[in-house]
Amino acid sequence: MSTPRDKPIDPTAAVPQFTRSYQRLGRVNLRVLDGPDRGKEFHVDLSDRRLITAGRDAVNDIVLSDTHVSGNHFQIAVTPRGLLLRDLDSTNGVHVGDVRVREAWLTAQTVFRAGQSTFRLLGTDDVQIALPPIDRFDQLYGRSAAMRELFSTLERLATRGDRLRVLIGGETGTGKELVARALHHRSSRQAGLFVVQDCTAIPRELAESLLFGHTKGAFTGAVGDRPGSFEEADGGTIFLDEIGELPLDLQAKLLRVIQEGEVMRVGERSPRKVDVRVLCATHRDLRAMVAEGRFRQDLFFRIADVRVEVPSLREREDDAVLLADLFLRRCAGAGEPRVLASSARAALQAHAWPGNVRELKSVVERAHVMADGPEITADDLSLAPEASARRSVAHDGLFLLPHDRAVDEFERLYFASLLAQHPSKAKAARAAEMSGEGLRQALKRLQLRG
Ligand SMILES: Nc1ncnc2c1ncn2[C@@H]1O[C@H](COP(=O)(O)OP(=O)(O)OP(=O)(O)O)[C@@H](O)[C@H]1O
Repeated sequence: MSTPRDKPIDPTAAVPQFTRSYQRLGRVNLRVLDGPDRGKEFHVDLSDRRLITAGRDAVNDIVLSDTHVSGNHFQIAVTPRGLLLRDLDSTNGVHVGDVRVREAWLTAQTVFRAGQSTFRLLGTDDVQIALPPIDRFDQLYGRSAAMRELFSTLERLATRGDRLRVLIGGETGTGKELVARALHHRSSRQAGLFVVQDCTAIPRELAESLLFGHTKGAFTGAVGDRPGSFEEADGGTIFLDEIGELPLDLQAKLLRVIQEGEVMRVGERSPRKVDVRVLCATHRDLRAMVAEGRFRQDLFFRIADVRVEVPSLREREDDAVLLADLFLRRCAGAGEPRVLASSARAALQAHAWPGNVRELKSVVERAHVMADGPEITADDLSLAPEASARRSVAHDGLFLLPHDRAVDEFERLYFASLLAQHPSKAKAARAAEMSGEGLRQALKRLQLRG
């Protein structure tokens, strides 16, 4: 929740002054040297993606007509070390020279083949991005270039019509829901409701009624008429979290609702008009899901008028320290907040944060409770000890244990880390590609508390 203490960012925090602009990779340019698309050039803009995909399917950034190319054939990942070409389990593979490769670093000289087409990277263009001198947008805080670029995109989106459907991507815990809330609060729909529907948490049999409502007697247990999330959000915004988890039959129904602007309650014959803005989030690569037939292409285009990528905490320079200060002030309420010792700041910056801001928040909240004095040290954060304990079990002990105990020990570490990274068991199960029941059984067997 927002408090008046949220407003100013701690001026003593070791954060850089606002820079006005920064330079980053802006475009990747690729030419088709041979094959049915010979001579074509692709200039892929990187403002909302770090992964470029190529294949026959229309959802790709690079759409090819070669019939020997798979629907989703290869990707080029933009990494701090360079551009990494990766085969996406295509039928005919990716070749550099005569060698079939799973991955290869691209240079301007690399010629590679997919299907009957050959490609060369022509090079990349840098862009200079103007950054607004702000360190928050609605409830999102950050001073890093990546976050300020996001704020300026959100500012533009907020003023570009309140029907624009935005697909929000990013790792777990990066703040995708906060982005959606910010878009709602800054839109002309702010007086309407912001309704969150987590698609991982919908029980299959109730899904349709939860989203679209039901009438009395429509099924056993339907004791009265009930509106669904879409009707609740009438005049406001619905946020469909983890949209990639929606089963195909519901995807078809959702598409109809978006296209027609009307919902049909389960058990009812006539549709009701609804005026809802749809914002969606996912941590999955929906385009790959489209190519695999697990996500409808027409729905993908409907929900993604614009795509926005929330950067991981690793990509946000000193934001971990800034956010830790913010969370400590929130923990203190009206009292004097604890301060971070320099050892704690260094530990926060060195940590990889696989669970992103959510993990940071829980680390800070735990340290606030555990710390004795007014200062929080690296020890209070218990980041390094946990990591080294993990390493030492894995390296020194795990391989020496009898097989069954080693597997048990590994599972224990695996599930503990999984639960720490995800807000709910449903999400943790999805990330582990297990059923909810499978996860519950595993936790019970390992005597772990979920
Ligand atoms: N930039 C930020 N400033 C302040 N708080 C943040 C920021 N980003 C995330 N948070 C906080 O971190 C937590 C996780 O954020 P949120 O739920 O929006 O992430 P998410 O990407 O939607 O997660 P998931 O992928 O698991 O659904 C929330 O408590 C949120 O308030």
